[in-house]
Amino acid sequence: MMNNASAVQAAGLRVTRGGHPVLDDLSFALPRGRITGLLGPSGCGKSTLMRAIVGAQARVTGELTVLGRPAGHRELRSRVGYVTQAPSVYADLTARQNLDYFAAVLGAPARARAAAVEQALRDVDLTSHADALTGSLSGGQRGRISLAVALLGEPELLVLDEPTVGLDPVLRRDLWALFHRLAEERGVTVLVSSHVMDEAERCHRLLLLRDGRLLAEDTPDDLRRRTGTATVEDAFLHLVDEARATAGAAVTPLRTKATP
Ligand SMILES: Nc1ncnc2c1ncn2[C@@H]1O[C@H](COP(=O)(O)OP(=O)(O)OP(=O)(O)O)[C@@H](O)[C@H]1O
Repeated sequence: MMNNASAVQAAGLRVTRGGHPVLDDLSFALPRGRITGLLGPSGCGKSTLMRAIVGAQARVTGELTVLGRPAGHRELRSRVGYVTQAPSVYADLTARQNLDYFAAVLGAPARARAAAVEQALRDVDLTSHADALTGSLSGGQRGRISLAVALLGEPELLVLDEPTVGLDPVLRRDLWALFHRLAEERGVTVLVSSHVMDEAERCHRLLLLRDGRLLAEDTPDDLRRRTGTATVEDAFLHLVDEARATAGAAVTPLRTKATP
């Protein structure tokens, strides 16, 4: 049964790519209006899981419910925002023109469109660069335009694939502040991936992934307490060692009840 406190629910989720299983028997829930960090080493399956949630991944089996609908349902198109690792905006348009174009594609009427564009520019702190050609901006700035595009539709669920890679500490802090504002003031559910464990501390909840399996689903505090470690990175290593010690046995997902 769907739990209304959850924006996303997965049970027995499996994905194969190139004939190999890359996600194996994942079961978890993302609480609404909270920031969940999806953490794990490069290649563990973070992007694949995000693609499955937004309905862009083939060969997905098991249950995956997003905002009360099966993942990929057409009704979810305007309710879910997705920002990939590669900025997906037009280099030969300005930041404002990019946003105006995507707002038109979303079907916003002209007057509402201008206001939505200005709000999205303010959200990502790019108003001062709004009329610069996107191709002349830095990678981090282009990434923020992609994020602004995702915000245009006022999504209920925002899926962000490593949005802070390559950003300086000030921009990283500002982006995390934006994620918290979106969650706390607008009730947006945020799923954000990272392979940098120190970003875990900024999340309400964590999904720790390794080799396509869920190692833990917990809050940062409970994860540290439960493993008797000082940092999420140490907790991750502790869980990896524990899983290895279970010789030959499958890694058992460690779960606690999702908090709203
Ligand atoms: N197009 C593809 N065809 C076959 N296998 C793929 C394809 N893309 C990715 N994979 C495999 O799927 C697994 C998970 O990849 P994925 O990109 O989801 O990992 P990730 O955790 O997001 O990595 P990163 O942090 O480096 O982006 C990897 O083993 C990868 O080799």
